[in-house]
Amino acid sequence: MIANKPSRVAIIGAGSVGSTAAYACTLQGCASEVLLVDIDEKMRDAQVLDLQDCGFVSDTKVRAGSFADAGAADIIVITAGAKQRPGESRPELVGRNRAILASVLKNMQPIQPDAVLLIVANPVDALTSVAQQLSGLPKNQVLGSGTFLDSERLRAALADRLGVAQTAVHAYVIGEHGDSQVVAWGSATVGNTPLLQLPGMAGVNLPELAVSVRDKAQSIIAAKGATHFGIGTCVASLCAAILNDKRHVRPVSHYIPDLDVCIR
Ligand SMILES: NC(=O)C1=CN([C@@H]2O[C@H](COP(=O)(O)OP(=O)(O)OC[C@H]3O[C@@H](n4cnc5c(N)ncnc54)[C@H](O)[C@@H]3O)[C@@H](O)[C@H]2O)C=CC1
Ligand SMILES: CC(=O)C(=O)O
Repeated sequence: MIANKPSRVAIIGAGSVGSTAAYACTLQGCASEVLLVDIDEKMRDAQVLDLQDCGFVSDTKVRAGSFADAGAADIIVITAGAKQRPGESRPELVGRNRAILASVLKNMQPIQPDAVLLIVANPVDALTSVAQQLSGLPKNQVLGSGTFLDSERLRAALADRLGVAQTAVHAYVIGEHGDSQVVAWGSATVGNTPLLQLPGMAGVNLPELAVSVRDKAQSIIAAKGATHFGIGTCVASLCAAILNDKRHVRPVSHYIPDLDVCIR
């Protein structure tokens, strides 16, 4: 029997988002190993111990790692960084999180040449561009989580309104993971029926619905200080898709040559 090469996901930043992403990766069994890396080693080690208690339902092993270990992983997820305080916008984090990203990328060198770098820290589109400039990896190996989470929030809101499963709704939020995001209403369908032709959508205030999706993060942050379940699940889904070459189509942030920026 030939054993498959072990697959490794390294998650930099073991706070709310990083630990929830590790939890979701563990439950999905998306890799052989998940490494958690954080400058706060005491907290990182406690997260690892806590996550190891999930081992009875998963073959994915969670362990603490160094920046050098992370540089050798198949997928490196960057969640390290400041989060928004209530009322603060994502772009207001850029100075702090650019500096953290630059130091993380430097500490991980040399990053193995086939690695995929997945940026999650905010503002995610701007930081994806920074990571493309500083990581040394080809641009097509450096992605951001983009509007994946926003699109799932939209699909959930529509599914709830129409009384169908979220997976039956095909709808995307595009553009920035931020205040200028746009809902692609015209291409949205439920099954093969255009969304806007459904009787259940009659009278729905589309701009209001789009704003509620756009502002969902702020409502959650105002009440509990952070969002992490949705994005953790998006990260695990992306890692599983990449490692298993699932050919999923997801709205991630990537380099658009015509605009010379990373966006979805
Ligand atoms: N793209 C998206 O859809 C989403 C992005 N986010 C973003 O994710 C980021 C993390 O959010 P949370 O986990 O809630 O914050 P958190 O404060 O709970 O965790 C951040 C972690 O980063 C660590 N860290 C800071 N500097 C570091 C460094 N140089 N090296 C290694 N680790 C370092 C901290 O010690 C901390 O454990 C924020 O920027 C937040 O805005 C959050 C939700 C959704
Ligand atoms: C924090 C953030 O970016 C979100 O939940 O959308």
